[in-house]
Amino acid sequence: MPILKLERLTQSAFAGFGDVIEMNDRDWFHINNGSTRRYHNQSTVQVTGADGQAGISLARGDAFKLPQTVTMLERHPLGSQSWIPMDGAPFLIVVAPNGVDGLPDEAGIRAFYADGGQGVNYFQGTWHHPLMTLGRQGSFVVIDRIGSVPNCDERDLAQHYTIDGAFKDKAVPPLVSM
Ligand SMILES: NC(=O)N[C@@H](O)C(=O)O
Ligand code: NI
Repeated sequence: MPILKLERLTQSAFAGFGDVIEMNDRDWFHINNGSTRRYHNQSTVQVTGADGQAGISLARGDAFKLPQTVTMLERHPLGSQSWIPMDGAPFLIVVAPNGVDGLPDEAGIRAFYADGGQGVNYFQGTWHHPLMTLGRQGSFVVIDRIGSVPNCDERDLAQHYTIDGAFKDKAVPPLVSM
């Protein structure tokens, strides 16, 4: 089973799949008479289709441990989906580009480590793995399309992949199995 080496989550590395939502090293400006820093407009909520609207939900993810096996991906064809940790929980992200057949292009499958101070907004239609909170339970704000029509395509992958905590960048120490 091929190993999916992790990448650190950065806006540039994640480009094309979505936006990274974080405060670290991001621009901000003061609001509320200087008592608050606003990290403004880091991503946009995408909602398409007749009856959809943007909704704000909360989610509590169970703890996943390493090594983790990835066998499927999903996408939301009618809107974006944000996962923003409320309590600093790290989580694993797996994404893949669309293939010519509209299925996940497994040649481009990638795995990222969100460090607990980072959230993501998956762009509309981005193939991604459902939430995998790492090593502990985690609480998240979820912002996505709320509507009556189905908005989640799931696909089994042609092969299975293992995430064992190793990073592509050998200078980054591997995540230990939590
Ligand atoms: N369905 C749902 O709310 N969660 C998934 O879409 C996910 O990305 O975890
Ligand atoms: Ni999703």
